[in-house]
Order: sequence, then C-alpha cells, then structure tokens
Amino acid sequence: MINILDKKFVPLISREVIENRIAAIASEITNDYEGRCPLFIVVLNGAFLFASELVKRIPLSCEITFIKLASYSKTQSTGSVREIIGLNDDISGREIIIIEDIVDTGLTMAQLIRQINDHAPASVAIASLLHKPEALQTPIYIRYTGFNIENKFVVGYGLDYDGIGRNLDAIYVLA
Ligand SMILES: O=P(O)(O)OC[C@H]1O[C@H](OP(=O)(O)OP(=O)(O)O)[C@H](O)[C@@H]1O
Ligand code: HPA
Repeated sequence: MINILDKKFVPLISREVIENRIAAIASEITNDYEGRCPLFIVVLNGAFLFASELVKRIPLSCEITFIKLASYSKTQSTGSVREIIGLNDDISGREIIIIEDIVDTGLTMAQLIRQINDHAPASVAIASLLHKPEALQTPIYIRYTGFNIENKFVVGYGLDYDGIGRNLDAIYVLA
C-alpha cells in the first residue's frame, strides 16, 4: 500500500510485467513497420516513460515528436481536451504511431486522431500502455495495447494523481 496526497493505492501491475509487455509490443511494431520510417507522436505528460521504454527497443529508422494535451483534473476527466503544446511537424504522407499512457474515456485520442487526419497521414496507429474498455465514451481502435484494466483510477509509470506518482516504476490502483 502507498499513500499519494489524500489517497491510498495498492499494486496492480509490477515493473517486470510492464517491461516484458513493452518488449513484446516493441517486437510487434518492429515487424509491422519493417522497411518503413514511422513517426512516433508521444502524448505528454503521461506517456513519457512508456515511450522511452518502447522506442529504445525498436531498431527501426524512425522519428519521434511530442504533443502535450490535458483533460484530467485529479481523478476525473473534465470532458474537454486542451492542447498545451501543439504539433509542428509535417505529418502528411507519414506513417504515424501515437504513443499514449492510457485510453480512458477516449476523448483525448478521438480529438488527436481527428487533428492528425486533417493533415493526410499515410496511416495512424495507437500504442497505449493501458486501456479501460468500460470507460470508453467513443469508439477508438487501439492497435497495440499493453493491458486492459478495470474502470478504476491508477497511478505510476507516467500516470499521476494531481501531478504526483509519475515516477513510480509500477502501476498502482486506488484502494
Ligand atoms: O481517454 P481520456 O479520458 O481522454 O484520458 C486519457 C488522457 O488522460 C491523461 O492525460 P491528462 O489529461 O491527465 O494529462 P497528463 O498526460 O499530463 O497527465 C492521459 O495521459 C491521457 O492523455
Ligand atoms: O486512471 C487514470 N490515472 C491517471 N491519469 C489518468 N488519465 C486518464 N485516466 C487516468
């Protein structure tokens, strides 16, 4: 059991299990994109740790860029997605792989996919470490999913509670 601010969390997914799953996803992406040069778009802040563990295991020629979106306040989605840092890269004709820490309501991904599709990419795929299928409010196809989890608030491995907990090397769930 750990305490973060006013809440208690218990372990859900260990570091070893997370890293083995990330290695498996990296192999899949490496096979699927052989001979191509994908552009990874990392959604900050939460995806920084998953992205760094993933891309270092993908020995392809590729590019990596970042966008910063925010929709969560404490443990709830606000329902509106704010763009804090936008996308400056030319993505037309590119093979895009979005790297996300979690698809929860799906509102962040739905907005980002719409934005990317406006710029005529060759393809768009999503890699998300976590997914809460029961929380989804809009259909989202996730090509590479780390773990499907219950509809409960989680922290660690990039995910925060009110800014705290991103540096935890495992995933914890609200007790
Ligand atoms: O599917 P959704 O309900 O839209 O939730 C998913 C989004 O929420 C979190 O971001 P947050 O707004 O907490 O910003 P952060 O990445 O900086 O923590 C997470 O990193 C995803 O981007
Ligand atoms: O369960 C969650 N935890 C932390 N951040 C999040 N952003 C969406 N869902 C979550």
